[in-house]
Amino acid sequence: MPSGEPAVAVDGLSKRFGDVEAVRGIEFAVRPGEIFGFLGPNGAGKSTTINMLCTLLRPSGGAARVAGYDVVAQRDDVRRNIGLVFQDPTLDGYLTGEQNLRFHAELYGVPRAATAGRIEQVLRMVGLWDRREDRAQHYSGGMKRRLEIARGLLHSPRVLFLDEPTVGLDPQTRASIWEYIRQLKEAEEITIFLTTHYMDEAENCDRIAIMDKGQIVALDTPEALKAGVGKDRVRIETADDEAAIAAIKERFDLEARVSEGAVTFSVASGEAFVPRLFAELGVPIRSVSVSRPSLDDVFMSFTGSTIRDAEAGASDHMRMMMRAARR
Ligand SMILES: Nc1ncnc2c1ncn2[C@@H]1O[C@H](COP(=O)(O)OP(=O)(O)OP(=O)(O)O)[C@@H](O)[C@H]1O
Repeated sequence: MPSGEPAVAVDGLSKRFGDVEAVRGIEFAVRPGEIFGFLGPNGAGKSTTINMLCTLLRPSGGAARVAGYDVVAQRDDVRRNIGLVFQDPTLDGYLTGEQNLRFHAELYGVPRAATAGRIEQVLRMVGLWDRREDRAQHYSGGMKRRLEIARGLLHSPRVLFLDEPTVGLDPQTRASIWEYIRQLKEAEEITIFLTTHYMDEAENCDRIAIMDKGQIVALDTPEALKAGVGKDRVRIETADDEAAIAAIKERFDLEARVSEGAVTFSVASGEAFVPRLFAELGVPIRSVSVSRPSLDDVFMSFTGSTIRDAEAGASDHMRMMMRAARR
């Protein structure tokens, strides 16, 4: 890959399944060494995009280059230079952790002389060296995912694709997977491209593309996206919430509602607004807090949706149930 060329470059990429336009002419570029995240609800088109970039799906239109190679015309070159970690486990449960990696090393033609050393290196990186002789079927969900990440790294790819790397895992395990992803970025010269529908996880990315209904609706650093919302969230505890909501509407023309036991509303420059609130509200205030927008607020401001958040949670649950049923 010539220096200066993006690790991933996408130009007008689209994919249609019959009547469904899963991806609608998206454009973006990922810099070498970046952790780049695709954030969006289920069905937004994230997996379809990743599958096209990994050469597993042929685009209906547009073009994409990964590690400097065209995903249609130079499929084999792309495949040699990428690592993949999918949503659903693809390990062989009867093989040990180490055997799973050895099998993959042969598939990918990792030179024999280098295999043992590289296996040790990646297993140590994900904290599984001591468990290398256990069968993968006896690993916990988090250990399996870590083994899959190790496997994705084995042939020293330039770009590692992770499709929902932490879906179905408990919060503690999710946090530890992220710790490994961050360490990985320090240890290897690699670009990491991942999808997630967890807002808090997207915070870990250097940049995020927010995807909705097959399109990228926003792309920037988490900080810039949050700053772009332009409004802070103000929460007040009052002696009379109903009266406070009515007064906020009447005096300041702002829509407030009770959320988690406090009157909540959004306003530009929240800190500057608070003195006015105390002076003019006319309802006693017991406490006040001002917070900066979260990625939740960003997502809401671009997609107008909270319902699909709930759907995302429900389908998470479905996936876990299906996975449990398959075991
Ligand atoms: N092989 C397929 N055949 C038909 N429709 C498909 C196929 N794959 C995806 N779709 C549709 O394309 C749209 C985008 O799906 P995609 O899986 O890319 O979304 P996503 O954002 O990755 O969501 P998830 O996290 O649930 O996978 C959805 O409407 C989906 O139903």
